[in-house]
Amino acid sequence: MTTTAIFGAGVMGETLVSGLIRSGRTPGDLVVTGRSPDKVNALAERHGVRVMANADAADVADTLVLCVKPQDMAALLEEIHDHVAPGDAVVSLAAGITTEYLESRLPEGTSVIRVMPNTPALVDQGMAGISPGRHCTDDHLAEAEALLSSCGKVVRLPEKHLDAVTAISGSGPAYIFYVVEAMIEAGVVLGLPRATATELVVQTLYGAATMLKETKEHPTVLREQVSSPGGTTVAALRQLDDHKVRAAFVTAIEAAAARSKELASGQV
Ligand SMILES: NC(=O)C1=CN([C@@H]2O[C@H](COP(=O)(O)OP(=O)(O)OC[C@H]3O[C@@H](n4cnc5c(N)ncnc54)[C@H](OP(=O)(O)O)[C@@H]3O)[C@@H](O)[C@H]2O)C=CC1
Ligand SMILES: O=C(O)[C@@H]1CCC=N1
Repeated sequence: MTTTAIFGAGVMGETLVSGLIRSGRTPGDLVVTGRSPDKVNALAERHGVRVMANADAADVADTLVLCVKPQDMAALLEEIHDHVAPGDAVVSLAAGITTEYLESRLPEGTSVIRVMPNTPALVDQGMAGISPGRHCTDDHLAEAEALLSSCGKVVRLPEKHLDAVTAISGSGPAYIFYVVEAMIEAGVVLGLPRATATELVVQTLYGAATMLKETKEHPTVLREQVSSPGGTTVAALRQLDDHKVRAAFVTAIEAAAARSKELASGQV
């Protein structure tokens, strides 16, 4: 069995470790590294995986998964550069960091894969986009796909689309949680106990998401089924249109994609 090293014991690092273990990977084949010893040791204890320094982890692993913030990527690549062997696959989860950026900071010919996952991977409902670098082999791409499939869906697509993937599904859960927060707040304004408002909103979200997935109907059709002529829903939707909520979503998602593009240039 190959050894996989996860560099960065944060939200995505732990999400991936837990997903790999749930999907049957032996904890002993997984290595984690971190900057804050307390954090990485706690993660390792929770999942029964090994902790190593970055250079040692790069030495033992054949699949190196980089889960640090884009702003920390250059320093990490410098640290592992001399420990990446021919035949290793380097998988980056960092927003904005291009395969070109990775290839230019790793030994010539290194097989790299850029991935954009999202946090629902924590409950095996992740959505990830993946793109191969110039030297990536079919086997390495399939391996990266399998890695991410352990906790959700994966789509392969050209790298030119990864900033859009970042803006839609990478950041997407935050937009949904934001809407959920607003709906709960509205329930409280209308006099519902907060716990009841939360239960109503969460189940409504889950039900609507399940309908979208299972019926495969267009969202417009599903929305129209809820919207009785002269009824309550159209009264609410008219307010959303008046407040340009749809346009705000498009502008917001464009801003996320633009920010993703900036991150590779090292702009903090
Ligand atoms: N969170 C999300 O929803 C998503 C995040 N991503 C991407 O995943 C990456 C990680 O994000 P996230 O997990 O949220 O971030 P976190 O800050 O939670 O985790 C990053 C971890 O990396 C550690 N770290 C920093 N530098 C090093 C280093 N040189 N060696 C080892 N560890 C280091 C940090 O240590 P310390 O604790 O000391 O800071 C931190 O624990 C980012 O690039 C982000 O763009 C992609 C999709 C979704
Ligand atoms: O906000 C971010 O930069 C990261 C990338 C996608 C989700 N979180």
